[in-house]
Order: sequence, then C-alpha cells, then structure tokens
Amino acid sequence: MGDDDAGLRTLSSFHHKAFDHKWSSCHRLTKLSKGDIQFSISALSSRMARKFFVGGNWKCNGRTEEVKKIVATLNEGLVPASDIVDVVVSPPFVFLPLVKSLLRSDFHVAAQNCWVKKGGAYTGEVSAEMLVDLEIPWVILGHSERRLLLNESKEFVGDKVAYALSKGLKVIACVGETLEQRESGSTLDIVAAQTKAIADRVSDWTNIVIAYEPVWAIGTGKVATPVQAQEVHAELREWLKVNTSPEVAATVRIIYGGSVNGANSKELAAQPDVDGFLVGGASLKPEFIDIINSATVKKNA
Ligand SMILES: O=C(CO)COP(=O)(O)O
Repeated sequence: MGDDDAGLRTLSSFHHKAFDHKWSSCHRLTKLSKGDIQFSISALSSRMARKFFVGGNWKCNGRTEEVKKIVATLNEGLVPASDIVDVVVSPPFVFLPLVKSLLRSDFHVAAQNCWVKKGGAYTGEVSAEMLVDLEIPWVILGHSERRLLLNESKEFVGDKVAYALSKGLKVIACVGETLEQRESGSTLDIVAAQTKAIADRVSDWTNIVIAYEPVWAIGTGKVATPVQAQEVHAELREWLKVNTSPEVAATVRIIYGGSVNGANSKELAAQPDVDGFLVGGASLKPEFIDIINSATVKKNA
C-alpha cells in the first residue's frame, strides 16, 4: 500500500499521456500528407497496442511445496496493472490446475506443449481440447528444447500452432537459431523459416506471441545483447510485414528469451521491437517480479 500503489496507478495514466502527447504531435505535422498522417496514427496505435508480455517458462521444474512458494511470491509481487503488462506462467502440466487455482487473477497460466491434433491414442500426450476444458488460456509451442531434443520439425510445430489456435488457445510460438547457425550467418534464414512454417498454416495472428529465443542464450547465462536482440526482432518484424501483412507486423508481439534476469531486463525492454520476455530460470525466483516491472520502461517510449 502507499507510495508504491500510487505509483503503479499512475502508470496507466502515463501511458495515456504519452499517447495524447504523440497524438497531438501528429496533428502538428501540417506538412505531412493525409496518407502520411494516417500511417503515423496507425503505426502509433499499433505501437500502443503491443502490450508488454512476460512469460515464465518453468520447464520441467518444481515439486508441490516449491510450486506453492513460487505462486505465493508472485501473488505478493507489486507489478504494473494488467492493461500495461500480460503475465503468463507456465508450470509443468501436472501443476497447471494447482497453479491456476492459487494464482492471482491478473496473471494467467500456459501449458508448455500440446498435441498436434485431436486427442486419442497418443500415449503421454495432452491435447488442446484438454487445456481448453481446464480453462488454460495459453500454450507454449516450438520451444527449442522440444525442437532439438524431441526432434519437432518446423512443419510439426506449425501444425501444432494452427491446431491449438483453432481450438481457441493463445500461443507463444518459439523460434531461434543455434550457435552454429548464428556463426554461419544464417540466423534470419532459420528464424524466418520457422516463422514461415507457422505463416503457411495460420492467417489470423491475433492470438500469437512470437518468442525469439536464441538457443545459445538459453540457460547459458549468455544473454543476447540488447543490440543483437533488437536486430533480430526488427528483421523478423520486417519479414512479417513482407510475408504476412503490415498490420500483423505492427501488432504481433515479439518477445525475447534466453538468460533474461532482473539485472538485464530493463535494457532489453528499452529496445523498440522487444515487446517482453519469455523467462526460464529466473521465472522460478523472486526476480521474476523485477522482470515484469521492466514493462515500465515502455511507458515513455
Ligand atoms: O528457454 C527459455 C524460456 O523459454 C529461457 O531460459 P533461461 O531464461 O533459463 O535462459
């Protein structure tokens, strides 16, 4: 309570003031053509529409008591309001109902995977229908650990994304290159090919968040520099503009994942095309709250 609460309440009005300021700046630019102004306004609206997104991927971690502790920490955390940041945590399947039942209502849950089509005789799999039945709104698909360790191809991931969306789930779709691919200069080719496999199967991107997670940065402590992250995010957004539509490019959130922590998140969040994070190790720790709070960096953008 007190100062912190008041500070958080003012965040929302900051956002609106920033918008008002930029809106009036647009109208002062009298030398611009009507088309230019319309483009500026639509670019600005899109920019404002890309709400910051922070996902916590717990991977294959946790026992009941630990899970309860993490949720208790999250529930006490002071973070911006849900009109400023979307927060989604992704425990292993078996803990989804528990976490959902204990978690504060402004945070949401995600599964870490789901089956590629309707459930049935697929031992060990969990279907999109089951997640919908349990009111789990989000699912992470195409994580590099599944692509690499379980040989999930980009086409298979694309099929999964399309099926999950068709059942009403929202998808965090992961893409990213290995160190070898980066060093051979094929980062964008890889990321574009993984995104194309989704674009070939999906026309409505409203319920997709793309997570750019360079494999070399995952769990290594070797975070991409803000410049490296921004470069790929901007190139990926340009790819979307050319290969889907300018509207999709302007509105789809592209979040960064790979060794994000409470110390590096603000600088990364300040990059114009970094719309949030998918956090692994640090999402199990109290510093996840600091990462969520890096959403405030965008308030002056
Ligand atoms: O894989 C990740 C999130 O999906 C990132 O993991 P780390 O944050 O532990 O590097």
